[in-house]
Amino acid sequence: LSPTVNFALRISFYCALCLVVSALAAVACLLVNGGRTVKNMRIIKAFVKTFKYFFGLRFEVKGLENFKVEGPALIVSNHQSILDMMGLMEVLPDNCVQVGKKELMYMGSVGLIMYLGGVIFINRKSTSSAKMVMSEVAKTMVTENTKVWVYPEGTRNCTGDLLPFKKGAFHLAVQAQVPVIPVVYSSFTTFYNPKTKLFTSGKIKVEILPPIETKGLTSDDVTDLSDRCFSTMRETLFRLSGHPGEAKDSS
Ligand SMILES: CCCCCCCC/C=C\CCCCCCCC(=O)SCCNC(=O)CCNC(=O)[C@H](O)C(C)(C)COP(=O)(O)OP(=O)(O)OC[C@H]1O[C@@H](n2cnc3c(N)ncnc32)[C@H](O)[C@@H]1OP(=O)(O)O
Ligand SMILES: CCCCCCCC/C=C\CCCCCCCC(=O)OC[C@@H](O)COP(=O)(O)O
Repeated sequence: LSPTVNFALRISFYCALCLVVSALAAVACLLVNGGRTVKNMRIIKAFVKTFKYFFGLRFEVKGLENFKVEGPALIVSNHQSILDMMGLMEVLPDNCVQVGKKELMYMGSVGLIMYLGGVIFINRKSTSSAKMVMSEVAKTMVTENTKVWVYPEGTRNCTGDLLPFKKGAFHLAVQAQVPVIPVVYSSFTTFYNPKTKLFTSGKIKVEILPPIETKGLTSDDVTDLSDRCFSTMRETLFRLSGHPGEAKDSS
């Protein structure tokens, strides 16, 4: 099988699996919890955690104890691919919803299962409406004691480095006065590269870093907070991916 065909088959299988299993999971969610609620994430997680076996992926997780903070928190992580959903569900704490682009809602059963799980949809093309949605989330996450997971790069990036962070996640953490917990996944580049049609089995290292407090911070501190998270996460990314630093780029 040529690598291109192999890649296409494996990605198609992944999408088909997502569509079919979402439909099944949606039925389970509706029967058990009756509608849109973060409680459905437990069901979704149980289904998605089996996906890794189909693709020969292994996760090596460190720092899970850092999720054990009392009450709400903001989780930020790097975003490499549509495959990230597997890594997300591998470590997802209870009572945690993700922020996603609203286009995902229209992916058939996948959109439905995200809706049922309580995913917060934002319109990235309208900063003002996205900010409004996220300010609302800053209030509800405190009253409803939920954690929120945001990909601060705002889009997928599979280069082995981080894109500059968008500010929304950090405004959210400061407005809600909740700690920021960074999560870093090692680079996929050794086993997954859509440009070169590479998709083999592989191991992914995941590290949940210690929470960064935001009590007392104001909107003036958002840039600092974002920069701090960015540099910690970038260092961790290079360490987990086996790069000694930014100077050494495997591409
Ligand atoms: C059972 C089987 C199942 C199988 C199927 C699977 C189902 C699994 C179920 C569930 C898994 C769910 C998985 C979901 C995954 C989704 C992934 C994605 O979709 S990633 C894309 C969307 N995510 C984001 O975009 C990040 C969030 N983005 C932001 O936070 C941005 O900041 C945003 C959109 C709010 C604005 O973006 P800007 O592009 O305009 O850029 P900026 O520079 O950040 O903001 C402009 C100015 O506004 C200020 N600003 C931003 N937010 C503010 C705020 N809240 N308050 C005040 N100012 C704010 C900033 O400080 C900046 O101003 P100054 O340059 O600093 O002066
Ligand atoms: C009836 C309509 C049928 C539509 C068929 C669509 C088939 C696709 C099915 C499953 C694909 C698996 C989806 C897993 C969810 C992962 C979410 C995700 O990672 O979205 C990418 C988004 O964060 C970043 O957006 P961009 O990188 O800016 O883009």
